[in-house]
Amino acid sequence: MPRARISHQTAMEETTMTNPRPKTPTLDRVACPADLKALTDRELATLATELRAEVISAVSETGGHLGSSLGVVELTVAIHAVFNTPFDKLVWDVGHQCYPHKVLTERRDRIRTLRQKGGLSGFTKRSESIYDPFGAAHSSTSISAALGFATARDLGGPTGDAIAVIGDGSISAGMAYEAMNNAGSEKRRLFVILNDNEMSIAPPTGAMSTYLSDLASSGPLYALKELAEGVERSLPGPLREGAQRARNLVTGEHGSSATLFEELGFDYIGPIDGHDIPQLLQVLRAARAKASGPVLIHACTVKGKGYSPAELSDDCYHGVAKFDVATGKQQKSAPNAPAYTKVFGATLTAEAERDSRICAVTAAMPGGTGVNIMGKRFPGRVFDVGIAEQHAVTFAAGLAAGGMKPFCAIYSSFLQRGYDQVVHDVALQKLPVRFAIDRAGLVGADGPTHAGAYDIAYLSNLPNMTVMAAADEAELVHMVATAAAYDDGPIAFRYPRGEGVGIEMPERGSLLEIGKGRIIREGGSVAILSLGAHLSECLKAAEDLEARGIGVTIADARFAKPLDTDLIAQLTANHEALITVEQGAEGGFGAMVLHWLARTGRLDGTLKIRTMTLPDRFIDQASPADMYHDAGLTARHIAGQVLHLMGAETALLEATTA
Ligand SMILES: Cc1ncc(C[n+]2csc(CCOP(=O)(O)OP(=O)(O)O)c2C)c(N)n1
Ligand SMILES: CC(=O)[C@@H](O)[C@H](O)COP(=O)(O)O
Ligand SMILES: [Mg+2]
Repeated sequence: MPRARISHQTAMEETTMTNPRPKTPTLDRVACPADLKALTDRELATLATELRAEVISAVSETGGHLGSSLGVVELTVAIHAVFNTPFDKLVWDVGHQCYPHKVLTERRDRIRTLRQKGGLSGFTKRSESIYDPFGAAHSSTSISAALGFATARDLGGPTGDAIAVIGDGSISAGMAYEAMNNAGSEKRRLFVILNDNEMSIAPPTGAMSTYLSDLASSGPLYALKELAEGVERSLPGPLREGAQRARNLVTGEHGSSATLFEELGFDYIGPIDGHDIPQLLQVLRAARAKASGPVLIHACTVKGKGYSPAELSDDCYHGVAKFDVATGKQQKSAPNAPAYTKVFGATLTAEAERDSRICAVTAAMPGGTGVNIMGKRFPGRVFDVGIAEQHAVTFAAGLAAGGMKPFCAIYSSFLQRGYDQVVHDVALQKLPVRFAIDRAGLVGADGPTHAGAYDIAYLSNLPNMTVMAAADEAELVHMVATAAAYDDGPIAFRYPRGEGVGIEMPERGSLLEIGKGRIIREGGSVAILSLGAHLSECLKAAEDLEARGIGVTIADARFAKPLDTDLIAQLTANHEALITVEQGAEGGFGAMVLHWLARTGRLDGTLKIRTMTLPDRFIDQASPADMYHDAGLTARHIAGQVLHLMGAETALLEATTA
């Protein structure tokens, strides 16, 4: 839990917990940000209180990223009140904190559809609103994008000021520094608001986090140069004195040096209280009036602000299920089977008991990836490097080169950011880094930004790489054991978000033979070759077909690379048709199989073959089941494909896939 820098819950805030939908007269007067210009500063403060209640109420019905959104309520009101959006471009980093922004930007009527099928995205999205000038969901892109807008403006583009709002967790990533480095030398007018709540998803790690904490506790207000003097003059007496004292400190009168941000070429203003509307308005107005180059405003906030169950919980309600507003109790259904993440975490810990060379690396997701389980037992061998996937991969490569057995545990979609490192630092040097790829396939409410769609393709095409996909949670146990034992180069294993299938679990993982799959059931003239967790859908399809008198052979490939070419040869020799199925995009496992068949002359026109993959388009958020239906990748679609290949009547096909 973060240190509480700012006063906690007030009585007024307390009422929002027991009265989820209070009368909101001020909020009712705001259809779009332009309406904020008609409100007094006092009314803006009232608006913030109402907005907070509205967000709590909405998220209690939808679930979502509540803590981050509650932390930026006042910032959202103040930014929209001072700047001129959508002409000015407001870029939220990650975008998971944008719910108050959505309420104020013409989406209040749909706010209770957040993250639902057909509803509002849980992130900023250009296609959703003119007030979302830049989409996000992966972190640390906001300063680069905002600098792009500022530069476009200076080159005559139809755009005003650019404002990036970035969290203390997200500013740990390399991209943010690349952007500040560039912005500092470009010297263009640009606003970066650092929303420092001393929390990432987990407590933040790293030297930068410590630096920000020190900065935050260095004085009531710490401001610089002509810009800061302008701000300072507009502040009330006590704050002005604080600012003066702080400025004397940093300008050297008392021997202190400039902040890192100033060294990078920014004017630094802060720390300010990110929940104090009058202070925020004064600082933003002064900055807007005076800035000529890049400015960083350091706002201290509390994650989960104003809702005590959030403020008091360990994760500050980073991501919540639907919940009861009065108690904060979340509606979480009892699991039917162990979650893949927990199975990975527990198996890795067991392997680490046996082998002291095993270590784990996470990029700010210890709980999400399950390495926190090992962290409790072996804290010295688990490394949270912050939101820094590129570094995580190369750090793991260094660990491997140094004789350790690193498991680099990263969600499929976030590993995209470390791709060059996977190629250049790991695969090319044949270093035995074990990639534990969670959230493979479609993930549900987070939508297309978090879909683990591409890893099979982007890993299988790399020389030296071995790629496995777990069909169920027991297979995952075997794959962790196999990866732990494998030392002949990099190896990856992927598994989906959520619960396993409820299969009996082995006491201990067995070593899988590299590049060998398995036959699950045999029969008929069609073979389905499944890679990964869609095996259960393939089995459902087979049962459906069997009920219609059609037998199907089902095989689990286990490996996308190396391919089990004996198995594929056997399936093609003994069946009229072959269908591959995977929870991944085109260009993955199916393409690998096709390449091999073509290379070995097996695509001679006699074999009927289809590859079932995610389609070549992004799938909007819904439940995973609905997303797979949208993707044409359910048991019914698989059965339909079999019937199609067997020349079934169109009517039967339609009935099957409807
Ligand atoms: C590249 C990338 N890695 C990991 C994540 C997962 N993630 C989402 S939010 C978050 C923490 C962000 O912390 P901060 O920026 O401080 O925002 P806060 O939630 O505290 O408001 C993380 C690690 C991500 N979205 N993108
Ligand atoms: C915003 C973000 O990137 C994370 O908070 C993500 O939503 C976590 O997803 P899981 O719930 O799958 O861990
Ligand atoms: Mg934070």
